[in-house]
Amino acid sequence: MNEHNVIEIKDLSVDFMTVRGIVYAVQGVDLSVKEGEIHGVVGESGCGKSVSTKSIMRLHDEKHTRYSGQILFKNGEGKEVDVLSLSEKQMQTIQGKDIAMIFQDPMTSLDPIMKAGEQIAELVRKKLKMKKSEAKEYVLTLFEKVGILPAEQRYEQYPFEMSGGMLQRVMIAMALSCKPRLLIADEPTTALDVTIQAQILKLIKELAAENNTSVIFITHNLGVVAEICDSISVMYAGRICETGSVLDIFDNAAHPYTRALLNSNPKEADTGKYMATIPGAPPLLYNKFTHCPFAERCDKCMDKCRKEFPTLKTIRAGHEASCFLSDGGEKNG
Ligand SMILES: Nc1ncnc2c1ncn2[C@@H]1O[C@H](COP(=O)(O)OP(=O)(O)OP(=O)(O)O)[C@@H](O)[C@H]1O
Ligand code: NI
Repeated sequence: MNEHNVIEIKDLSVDFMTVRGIVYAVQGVDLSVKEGEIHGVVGESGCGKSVSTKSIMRLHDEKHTRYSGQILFKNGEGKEVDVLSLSEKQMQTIQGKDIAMIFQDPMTSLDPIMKAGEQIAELVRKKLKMKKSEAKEYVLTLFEKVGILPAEQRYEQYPFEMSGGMLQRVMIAMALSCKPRLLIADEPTTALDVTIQAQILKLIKELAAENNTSVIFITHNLGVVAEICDSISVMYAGRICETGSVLDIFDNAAHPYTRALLNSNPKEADTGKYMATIPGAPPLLYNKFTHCPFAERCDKCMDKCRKEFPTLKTIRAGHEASCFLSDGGEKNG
């Protein structure tokens, strides 16, 4: 594992056994994130953004899920582990402490019948072994830091007594309470209005920088990506089709899918609108692809694209794309 990386996902595949057959939701994803970096994951609905990132926390029902590949993670002690080979118990020590996650709907993480402040206090008592009074003090400080004010009064509130933006702050406070090495944020601001969205994004960025926490930020909104991310992976049909710095992607996109996304996405940083204007739809994932999965929708499609699978190729250091059009660069890995 590269010494600067917090996580290295290698050739990850995730299959779901369903009544309709096997869904190959993730089909060989490679993704690494450096310490302190904010990495955006974009792509249309159903491309595998959530399935691949939830796998990092092993959140899928393992009775019906088959993983392959590796998810190497540098834990709090700086020790390298493969998340996929950890026992359930070992996994629990990482979840919420070394790796935390925030979702679009705060109620996925919060208990509706417990005071918000107490939920975080309970978490830090368990994970950071704090005493009761110490935990409350700590949560109040956190509340002040993330703008849950007045902290003392908010501490006593139940989730239903708070607004959406406030709940999102509670979730951020909870996720960052144990100073995780990695924060996974899956569309955390889509449900909020634009002004609040901007505040929450700024908050995530500041707190991540302060704790040197790496972030994987999943979104439909390229405006958001440009605003807060350092680097980006574009997903299509269960794979990453292009990855690079924000500049690589916004100014030198190599994959026709990335270019289509950029063209389809409204320029205003507001939106929350879905990238639905590329003609056609992403394929269902009942098969593994043996040719380019984007071929059917691609305006640059060649004969080869319908017959062979394009692997990710390096275009220049840190910028890779899986398209025969950008062949000629050196082969990656
Ligand atoms: N538990 C499951 N069982 C079967 N198929 C699933 C399951 N979860 C997700 N899928 C399928 O896996 C594919 C990838 O889904 P995923 O949720 O990762 O998409 P996404 O990129 O996060 O989309 P969105 O932007 O809508 O959140 C989809 O085809 C989805 O239907
Ligand atoms: Ni998703």
